[in-house]
Amino acid sequence: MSFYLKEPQIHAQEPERTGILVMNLGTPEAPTAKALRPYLRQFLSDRRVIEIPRLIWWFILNGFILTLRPRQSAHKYASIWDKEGSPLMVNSQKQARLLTGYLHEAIASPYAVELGMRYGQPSVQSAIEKLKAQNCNRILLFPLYPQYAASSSASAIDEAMRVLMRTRNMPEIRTIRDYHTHPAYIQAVAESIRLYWQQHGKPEKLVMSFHGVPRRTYDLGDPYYDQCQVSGKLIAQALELSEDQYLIAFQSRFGAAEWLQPYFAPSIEALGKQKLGRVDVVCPGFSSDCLETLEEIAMEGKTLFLEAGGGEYHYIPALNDRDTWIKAMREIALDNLPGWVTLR
Ligand SMILES: C=CC1=C(C)c2cc3[nH]c(cc4nc(cc5[nH]c(cc1n2)c(C)c5CCC(=O)O)C(CCC(=O)O)=C4C)c(C)c3C=C
Ligand SMILES: [Fe+2]
Ligand SMILES: [Fe+2]
Repeated sequence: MSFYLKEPQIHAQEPERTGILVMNLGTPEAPTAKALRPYLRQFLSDRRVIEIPRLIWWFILNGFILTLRPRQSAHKYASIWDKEGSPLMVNSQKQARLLTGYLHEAIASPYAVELGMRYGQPSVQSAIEKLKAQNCNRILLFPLYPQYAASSSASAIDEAMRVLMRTRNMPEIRTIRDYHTHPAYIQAVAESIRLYWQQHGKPEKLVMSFHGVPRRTYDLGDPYYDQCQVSGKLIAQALELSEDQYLIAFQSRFGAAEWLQPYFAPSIEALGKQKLGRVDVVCPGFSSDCLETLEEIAMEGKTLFLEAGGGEYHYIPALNDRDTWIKAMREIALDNLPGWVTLR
């Protein structure tokens, strides 16, 4: 096998294009243990995700995790799987397709948008190959994580770089690190909450739940925690909420080590025990609904709150294919495209 990936044959008349590679985490092919195993193997073999020494982790991963977790997680995935497939995949595909159309209103020069998933399919490699086949000699890497974390954003960028390392005719590259304070992102989240409240009334408390990461990564310099706090405050300000009207929490703890606190589950239980009449939960760190929002927050969170004695529990959906969010994606992309595209 050659070290280099095969270069596409480009027709001489093909115009040079700017490529936008939209990236997300990825999801299993099916809600089954069989499909979960390779997905989890790839995910949990990523050094950006698991920082335990390789040899020790190999035994834990192969001895315990890949024998037990695929079945447990498959059961959870089955509870959120859509007719069209995994919500994360369905939403990410819609976002990439809509962004292609929305960019057309702003960009006059040739461009192309592709979706690449960090784990599973469509892979980042296949997306870069599709962009190169469309004669993209410049590519903007756009991970759909508003807040930067080494385990999400940097890992996605790594994967693209690994592909480019094996590319003979390498395109120019730009990367989006984060957009946690971008006004269009903050406004898109705030608007989705505001519109939800116009239709369903307001809660006593709004919980903003972000995906967690190990606490140690914060101590070692990962800016993720601080970025989540800043985004949360900006969203609260946009909604004119006072400090006692909202709470920032971290979900999806994995393993025995300490993760970022406060943890979502005990926080929501505590609100239930306080007999709160209504709590609404939103997940501003997820640009698309997925297992973590639809199962852990919308389902498990509701059970915890109600069983603890709470009143109503509402989950406010992620941005998904909302018009304001796709426009925000366009703004974020355009902020990073000067000199590469001609505007209309
Ligand atoms: C902000 C985005 C995310 C960060 C940061 C992140 C870190 C992180 N995740 C795990 C372990 C798992 N996460 C799983 C699912 C999952 N994670 C994210 C996003 C971030 N993860 C999303 C969007 C999803 C849902 C995917 C879907 O298909 O819907 C899973 C798989 C499911 C399960 O078995 O629980 C694991 C495992 C770690 C260890 C980590 C940081 C160190
Ligand atoms: Fe995760
Ligand atoms: Fe989870």
